[in-house]
Amino acid sequence: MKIAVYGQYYKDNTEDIIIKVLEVLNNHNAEIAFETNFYNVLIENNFLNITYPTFASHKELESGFDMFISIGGDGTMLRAATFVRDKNIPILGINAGRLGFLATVQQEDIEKLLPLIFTKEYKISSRTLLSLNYEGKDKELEDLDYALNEVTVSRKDTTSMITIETRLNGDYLNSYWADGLIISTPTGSTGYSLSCGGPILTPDVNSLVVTPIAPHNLNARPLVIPDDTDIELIVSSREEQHLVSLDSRIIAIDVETKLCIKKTDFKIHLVEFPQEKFLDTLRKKLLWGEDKRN
Ligand SMILES: NC(=O)c1ccc[n+]([C@@H]2O[C@H](COP(=O)([O-])OP(=O)(O)OC[C@H]3O[C@@H](n4cnc5c(N)ncnc54)[C@H](O)[C@@H]3O)[C@@H](O)[C@H]2O)c1
Ligand SMILES: Nc1ncnc2c1ncn2[C@@H]1O[C@H](COP(=O)(O)OP(=O)(O)OP(=O)(O)O)[C@@H](O)[C@H]1O
Repeated sequence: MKIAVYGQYYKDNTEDIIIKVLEVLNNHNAEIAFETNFYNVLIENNFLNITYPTFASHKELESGFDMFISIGGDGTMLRAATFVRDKNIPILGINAGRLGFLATVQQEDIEKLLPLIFTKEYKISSRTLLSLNYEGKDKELEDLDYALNEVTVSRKDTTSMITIETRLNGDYLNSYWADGLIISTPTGSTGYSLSCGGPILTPDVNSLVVTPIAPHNLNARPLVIPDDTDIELIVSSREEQHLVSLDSRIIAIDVETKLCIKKTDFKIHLVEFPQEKFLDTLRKKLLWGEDKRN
């Protein structure tokens, strides 16, 4: 089995995690390659005593890998998706962070769960992605291309609100007067959108959520739409530019630019172990059932 290993940070507990991961992978004679920056930090910390092949970008990650292991929090998983893109390589998230909605394997479970990838005792949870297009889009922005959680427009360099003219499949929906607007996938529905009052969608639902950020029109509400909808946004503002983000990545764009958002024709495949299903994660992270009154 060919396995890619990725992490963004080197912290106190990284060594412990890597030891456990490498032990399982080596016991199963896996072929291992590391993401270049992560590899360099491991080398600097005298952690690896043999050399491994590396990959520096999505272009260098061949589709021949059987699994992509992400070591970190949900932010690292979002970044992992930008390496994998349309290559159909399943992503397994080991949670070194706090929340762990996407990175679901806890450190203490590595030895128990990781061997299951070699016996194929896991399920794949396929996740919808969003793409953003607009006239004049720079080739350099390729890395921003796909969002696993959400595409967000928001105000820049001003406290005054922006107006977001929104069309669905060409039909006018609304002009939101707000701090911003979130177009969320089911995966992203437990992220920023949830904090702005959006509903939670289970990952397999074929829908998107349009969630305004602090709208001044109090009757503007989150809206669930089919995920094959072509969404068009045009922002107007007192400033010349506004922000657009795809997951953790952000850029400034001129106001009045027509932004086209739609789902991609490929999905990201997350590894899901029977012990760590979405509903279990949801219950645990949102502390459902912890209220002793019920
Ligand atoms: N007010 C908010 O809730 C808010 C604001 C900005 C961004 N975000 C979220 O943060 C994401 C970027 O993550 P980051 O690590 O770069 O930023 P970050 O370091 O600010 O972390 C954001 C938090 O969101 C959580 N998160 C990310 N994706 C999630 C998901 N699908 N379900 C549940 N929780 C999730 C992370 O675990 C983390 O605790 C964005 O895609 C957005 O969903 C949330
Ligand atoms: N490779 C790693 N080794 C050890 N700790 C890590 C590693 N990657 C991330 N962490 C820990 O997890 C924290 C969060 O990581 P990351 O930015 O990936 O996630 P996040 O989006 O903040 O999500 P979460 O809320 O789930 O932690 C880091 O600040 C760090 O403490």
